Amino acid sequence: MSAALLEVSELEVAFDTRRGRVKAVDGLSFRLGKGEIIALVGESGCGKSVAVKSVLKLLPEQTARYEAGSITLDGRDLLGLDEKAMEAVRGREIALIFQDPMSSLNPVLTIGKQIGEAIKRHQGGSRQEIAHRTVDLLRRVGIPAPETRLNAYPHEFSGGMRQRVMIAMALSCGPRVILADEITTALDVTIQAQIIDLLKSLVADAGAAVVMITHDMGVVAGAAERVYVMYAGAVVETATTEDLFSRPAMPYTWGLLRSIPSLDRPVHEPLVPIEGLPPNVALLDGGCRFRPRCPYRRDICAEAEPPLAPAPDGAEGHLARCWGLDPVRGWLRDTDWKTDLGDPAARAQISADAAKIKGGKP
Ligand SMILES: Nc1ncnc2c1ncn2[C@@H]1O[C@H](COP(=O)(O)OP(=O)(O)OP(=O)(O)O)[C@@H](O)[C@H]1O
Repeated sequence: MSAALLEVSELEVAFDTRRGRVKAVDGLSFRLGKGEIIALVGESGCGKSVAVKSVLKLLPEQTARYEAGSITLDGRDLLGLDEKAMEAVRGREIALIFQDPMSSLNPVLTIGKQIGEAIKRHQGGSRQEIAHRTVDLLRRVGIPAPETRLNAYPHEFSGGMRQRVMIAMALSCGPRVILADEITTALDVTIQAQIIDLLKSLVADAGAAVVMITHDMGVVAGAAERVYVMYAGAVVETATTEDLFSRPAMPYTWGLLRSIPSLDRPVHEPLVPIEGLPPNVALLDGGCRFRPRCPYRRDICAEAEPPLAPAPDGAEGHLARCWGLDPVRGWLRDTDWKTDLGDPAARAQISADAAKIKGGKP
């Protein structure tokens, strides 16, 4: 494993809300090596965005509290930095690319002006130098005819081209880490693949490292070397992308993989979404956090939270949080996850609970 560039360790973040304290990130750990691309994957509400904003300390000061853990960049503690020092980290050392370029770009300024401003802020230079670097950046991210497109406004670009502009802005200050939050979500599949390829080649050229945040296992497969599967604020499985896709260990990951549409899936075979409620940290009760939706659950799953422990395949760095995989008591170590969908009674119960809540009844 390469030396950690960015390391998040046992991070706990909570919000003060009118309904009390809500823990959004609950013991999250991941590490990013130099030149690496990793993915944090999970459904809506699992804490991906809060994790990313925590790294840049962009959470609302009044309500967000970092309760435990650490975030280090090259060994330097970020949580201990004051706002002035954090401003120097943002953009220059760690850049963030958002899901929705339209809301991050200024609609009344040309693309060239906006990228130029970013270069000026972080690196300075004469007007001519900045213009030259702007054109060069637009060319690197694959914008055709950059000398003229520089004078266009954001609405004159397609969604994919706007996302390229965002990547150019993120690269403008030569960051060591790029946090890419759902950057392909709004794009169609062909454009998604182009953006991922672009990011990969730029990362390789610039020697930067990337944390991709996504709910899409297809994006993970195309982009990341290592995956961290998140559920209700914590990592429930981590492995290299290859190990995770070929030997997923815990039932939540099985569900995520089963729900990927695939070209070679026979047409009569239905997609298998994960039934039940989306992850909700407010409902944690000390047992396994995935238990309310797990058709493989047993009594022990309610008693205590399983530790993040070596997965049955023994692959280096493959860890999973599931009592069913316990080397002594585990009942899932040999389950064929592709065909076995768990206990039918437990599945029926999960569907019934989900339907009740969707229908707004108690
Ligand atoms: N400012 C806030 N105040 C209170 N709760 C918050 C705040 N921001 C996030 N949360 C809660 O933290 C949890 C994690 O949210 P987060 O946005 O990180 O999820 P996510 O996995 O990124 O989902 P999505 O893909 O929908 O953005 C959710 O339960 C959310 O309601």
